Amino acid sequence: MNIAIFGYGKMGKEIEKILIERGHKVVERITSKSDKSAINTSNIDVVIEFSSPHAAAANIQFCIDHKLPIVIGTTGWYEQLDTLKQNCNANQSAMVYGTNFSIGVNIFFTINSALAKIMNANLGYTCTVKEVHHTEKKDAPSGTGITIAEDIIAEMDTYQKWENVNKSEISGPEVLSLASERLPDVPGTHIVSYENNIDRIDLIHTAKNRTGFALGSVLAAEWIKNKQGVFSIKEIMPELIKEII
Ligand SMILES: NC(=O)C1=CN([C@@H]2O[C@H](COP(=O)(O)OP(=O)(O)OC[C@H]3O[C@@H](n4cnc5c(N)ncnc54)[C@H](OP(=O)(O)O)[C@@H]3O)[C@@H](O)[C@H]2O)C=CC1
Ligand SMILES: O=C(O)C1=N[C@H](C(=O)O)C[C@H](O)C1
Repeated sequence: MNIAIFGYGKMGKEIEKILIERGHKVVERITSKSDKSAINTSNIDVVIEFSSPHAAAANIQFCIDHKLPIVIGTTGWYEQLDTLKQNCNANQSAMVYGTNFSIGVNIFFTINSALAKIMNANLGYTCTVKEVHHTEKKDAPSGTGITIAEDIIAEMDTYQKWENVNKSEISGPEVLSLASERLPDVPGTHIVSYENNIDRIDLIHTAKNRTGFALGSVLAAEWIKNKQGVFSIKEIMPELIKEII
């Protein structure tokens, strides 16, 4: 396939390596300095978008307008998701979006929801979520941290919303604490903890590098070619996993 990479930074370069390994061709490498009006859209099968929270929505709309299927890994733009979903469907275009494309994290999402369901039985545990990332990350909390928190809230009656503890103290027992830490060179670590007076259970995912995120996005690009509609990585992951086993 001919792939355009929108956002040629840490992730864009990692994605390029996987694309080449899997026999694809990179036909565009777009950064903040690129002129999108100069792109030859007829030469592109799929766009993979890992840019910046402030840039993603305009890039997604550009792809919708040109009917270019797009895989969106960028985080921090989700307040515009509903509008862009509507625009995508109205123009009969295609998109896959997700806060985390790694297979390991998507397994973690499943376990997180299952554990939260068990913990909903009022066992006296307090839940907290923490994410740790590299110091260049622009958004906090991480998109993955938000997905984890929302999935816990969906299962547990105790929690009604999450709050980023770095910005304010937790305001009540109905609030799930979501902490963020920034340390040099950390690709992405997510920790869910349940604690009471007797013990503590930790569920931890540690990314050792960015390969998992990149591979998942390339598998999604292969999947979305010639499709139409709006898909989340969570819903298509079971199909993607079949492609690599
Ligand atoms: N869903 C997932 O699995 C994952 C998501 N991410 C997310 O992906 C995003 C990118 O991460 P990362 O690669 O580490 O970030 P980097 O800062 O390393 O790279 C960002 C790239 O985007 C470019 N960019 C900025 N503005 C635009 C624009 N308007 N159009 C196109 N490109 C633009 C930058 O260009 P320039 O250098 O000129 O500024 C740079 O090349 C983040 O939101 C991150 O959270 C990261 C890992 C996994
Ligand atoms: O910015 C990153 O690096 C990452 N961003 C994503 C997020 O915000 O969850 C995914 C991954 O953890 C790396």
